[in-house]
Amino acid sequence: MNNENTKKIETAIHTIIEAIGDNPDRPSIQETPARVASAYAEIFSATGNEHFEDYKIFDVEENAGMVLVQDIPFYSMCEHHLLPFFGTVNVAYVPQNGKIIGLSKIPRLVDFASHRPSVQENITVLIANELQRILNPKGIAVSISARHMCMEMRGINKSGLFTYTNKFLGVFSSDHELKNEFLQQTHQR
Ligand SMILES: Nc1nc2c(ncn2[C@@H]2O[C@H](COP(=O)(O)OP(=O)(O)OP(=O)(O)O)[C@@H](O)[C@H]2O)c(=O)[nH]1
Ligand SMILES: [Zn+2]
Repeated sequence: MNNENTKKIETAIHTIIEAIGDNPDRPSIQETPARVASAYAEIFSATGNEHFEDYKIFDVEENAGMVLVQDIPFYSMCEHHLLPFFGTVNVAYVPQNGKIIGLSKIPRLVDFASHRPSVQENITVLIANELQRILNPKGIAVSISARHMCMEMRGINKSGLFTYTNKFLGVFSSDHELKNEFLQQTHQR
């Protein structure tokens, strides 16, 4: 984040602290605007980035089966309230022509999709679409389970609700056995 945008966030947070009735000059929160700007630089680091670029493609056996990375933690901010939603993501694909990406790139892809103001459905689809663009695999399955602070600490105030979203492409849509294998492995049946 450039200096100009850091300054904008600091000024905005200073104003918010005043508007909620606190004193921004109180010693223990004097640095809070700067802390929030630095936190936002991390939390929103992928905002505006259309495509995931941080990967290399490798070759494996042509008939390699499903690759599943399970329970990847993610944190995002809902675009409606700028409150956190967080949970876990499962990402699976079946390689085509032996083309794969490094395993660490899958959690990186999850961060790319979630480090922006968003909604759970869009993160789910963005992960699937970017993997499709990068690898053109035989199939992709993405599922997310998440808790939304905007439903828990305000509004309807219902704690401990989990929201589940899925996206299936290619063989995961057409092959029910494979889809069930994914759902069973990720405890979603
Ligand atoms: N589909 C979907 N909705 C979300 C997500 N995160 C937050 N929301 C919802 O976005 C909606 C925004 O609705 P509004 O009526 O404009 O906002 P609001 O008046 O603050 O709504 P309440 O939360 O019901 O008080 C709420 O129903 C939220 O629960 C998400 O990831 N996916
Ligand atoms: Zn919300």
